[in-house]
Parts: sequence; structure tokens; C-alpha cells
Amino acid sequence: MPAIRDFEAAARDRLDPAHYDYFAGGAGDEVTVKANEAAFARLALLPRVLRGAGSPRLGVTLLGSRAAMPVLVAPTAFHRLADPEGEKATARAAAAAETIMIVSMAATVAVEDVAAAAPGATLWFQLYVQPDMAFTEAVVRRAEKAGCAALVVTVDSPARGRRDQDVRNGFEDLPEGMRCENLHDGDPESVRPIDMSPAISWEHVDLLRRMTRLPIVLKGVTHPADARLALDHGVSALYVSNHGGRQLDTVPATVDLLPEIVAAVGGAVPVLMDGGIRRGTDVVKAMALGASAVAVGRPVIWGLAAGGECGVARVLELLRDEVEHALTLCGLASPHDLEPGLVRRC
Ligand SMILES: Cc1cc2nc3c(=O)[nH]c(=O)nc-3n(C[C@H](O)[C@H](O)[C@H](O)COP(=O)(O)O)c2cc1C
Ligand SMILES: CCCCC(=O)C(=O)O
Repeated sequence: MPAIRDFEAAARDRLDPAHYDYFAGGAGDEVTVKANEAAFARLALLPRVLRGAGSPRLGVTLLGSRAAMPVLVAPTAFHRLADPEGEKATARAAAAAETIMIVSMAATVAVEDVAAAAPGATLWFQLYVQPDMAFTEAVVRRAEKAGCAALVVTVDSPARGRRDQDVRNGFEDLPEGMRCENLHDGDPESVRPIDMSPAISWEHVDLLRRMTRLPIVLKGVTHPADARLALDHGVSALYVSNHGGRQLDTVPATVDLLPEIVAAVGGAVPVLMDGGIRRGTDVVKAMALGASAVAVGRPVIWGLAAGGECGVARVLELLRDEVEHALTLCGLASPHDLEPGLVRRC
């Protein structure tokens, strides 16, 4: 299969339709879901020629974690709905691609088991701060102990997104035999439901900062004023995301938000982004507009549903090859050489 789109088609064929809809869908009228991809199509690339750049090198280092390419695995929930091995398969594929996997707090395999299944994988842990801070701390300790190298705190979810298609499908809960294995405090018998709380505030970020030595990445920032506030609260990186259009509908496309956030951050910390990346050229555009790296959510799930670990490995390899090819055609030796002049709005 030569493109991510083919994996999506294969995943649609294989998945229970309600599960496909859960993975593919978004909030409200899915304005943001569509906008994320459409925005990349509206950006044109203006390559340079005769630069003698040679073959590009794709490696990046983010918060002390090394990745062989600037494409990370975004945190996504419920991988066992796509493949029986679930997050273990994803982690093995991420390790093979030598990239970073951000393990979701809502994973269907415990973070300890994900780490054990993929020795050598670089894992970061995504956290939904729970109002019970003692419980939150227990989960953070589990992630630290499992060897996760950063804490990605998702802040775009003070409530769950309203996803009409899930309501129509009656998709409310995981099937028998699957649970969110990271939602306990060390006692696997006591898995709790995820509590999305509107009371979460900057104070919780400060508490987390004091709680752990792990670098904190704030995921789901879209407003430049919040980007500046995040710096005041000592975060190690920002992650521009609208949750793949699954939380607040009609938030702008993330790639369109990047320039303002990057300007607000002024190089103080790395800026990651996700939303709508389906091609190597999308990666190049986002990085030209100032992203230090990007992440992919649904493409990984399509790979997992289509072919388990091999499917994810192939999706990551495809993206790697496409980024390398796009950089070559832009006359660049590295993603670090990307700059805004390479992108035109059309
Ligand atoms: C099925 C699914 C589950 C997700 N689960 C989580 C999650 O548990 N935590 C989180 O921070 N983001 C979650 N996200 C959002 C992703 O991290 C990411 O922001 C989004 O998928 C990026 O857009 P893309 O799918 O177009 O690449 C989820 C996204 C999808 C599609
Ligand atoms: C309670 C699991 C949340 C998963 C999530 O973030 C999503 O479906 O977008």
C-alpha cells in the first residue's frame, strides 16, 4: 500500500463500523477535523534548486529524547480495538522506526507492559490530570517507573468532546475484557473511569512541575496567550493540537495556528504539533512554519487496524520516506534547514 489513504481504506474494511467511526470521527459537525487536512492542501511548497544538499538526515532530539525522524506517534486511546496486541504492537513499530511513542493514559495495555513489550522504545506518557491529585501522582509515578522520558499533559479536555456519531452508534464503553489499564494507582483491580474535569487550572501544571522531574509538554494549546502563560509556568515544550478535531469543534486548523504560537514562544521551548498530517509534504510544511516535530494520530491507528505491528511500521516508514523525499526535492539537507519562505498560501 503506497499511501496513508490506502491504510485508512483497509482499516475501514476491517474494523467494526462503530469502532472505525470512533477512531475517524470528531466533535460537532467535524469542521475542525476537515479543516486540519484542508489547511495543508491550501499551503504550497516553493522549493529551492541546485543547492547541492545531498541526502537529507532526518534525526531530531526533543527534550533529550532522540528520534530518527521528526514524526512522533501521538497519544491515542484504545489500541486493542484495532488489534489484539494493541499498544504493544504500536510500541514495537515505533521502536523499529526509532521514533517516540506517546502512550495514552487511556491505553488498553498498561504502560509497564507497553515498555516491556518494546525494549529500546522511547516512550513519553500522556496524562489527563485527574482532580484527585494523589491518584494523578500515582499514575505519574507508574509512568516514571516504566521509563517514560516526558509527561505530555493534555489540556484541551476539561470535558469530553461531543461526538454525535458515537452517540448514534451507541459507542459508550470498551467491550468486555478491555479496560484503560493506566487508570489505577498500582492495584490493577481498581481501574477507575477517566475524569475530565473543568476545574483543571494552571495550578495543576505547577503541582505537576513540583511533582516530577520529567519534562512537561503541554498538549492542546491553540491560543498564543496560553503559549506565553505556559512559558511562565515552566513547561518544557508546547504541543499545538486541537485533538484532531475531537474536542471543541470549529477551532482553526493547527497548521494555521502555528506561526502565531511559534512567534509567541520565540524559540524558548520546542513547539510540537499534530492534526491532519497525512503526507511527508505536510510534515515539511509544519516544520517550515516553525514546528520542531509533528505527531500523527489516526494514521497510526489505520496501520494498526490494517496490519498490526507491521502495519504501523509500514505507516511510519512511509512517512519517513516521504519526508526524506520532500526534503530532497526542496533542496534541503535536514529538517532544521526548513524556513517559512518555503511555504506559500494559495
Ligand atoms: C481515536 C483517537 C483517540 C485519541 N486519544 C487521545 C488520548 O487518549 N489523549 C490525547 O491527548 N489525545 C488523544 N487523541 C488526539 C491525538 O493525540 C491527536 O491530537 C490527534 O489524533 C491528531 O490528529 P490526527 O489524527 O489528524 O493525526 C486521540 C485521537 C484519536 C483519533
Ligand atoms: C476517555 C478516553 C479519551 C480518548 C480521547 O482523547 C479521544 O477519544 O479523543
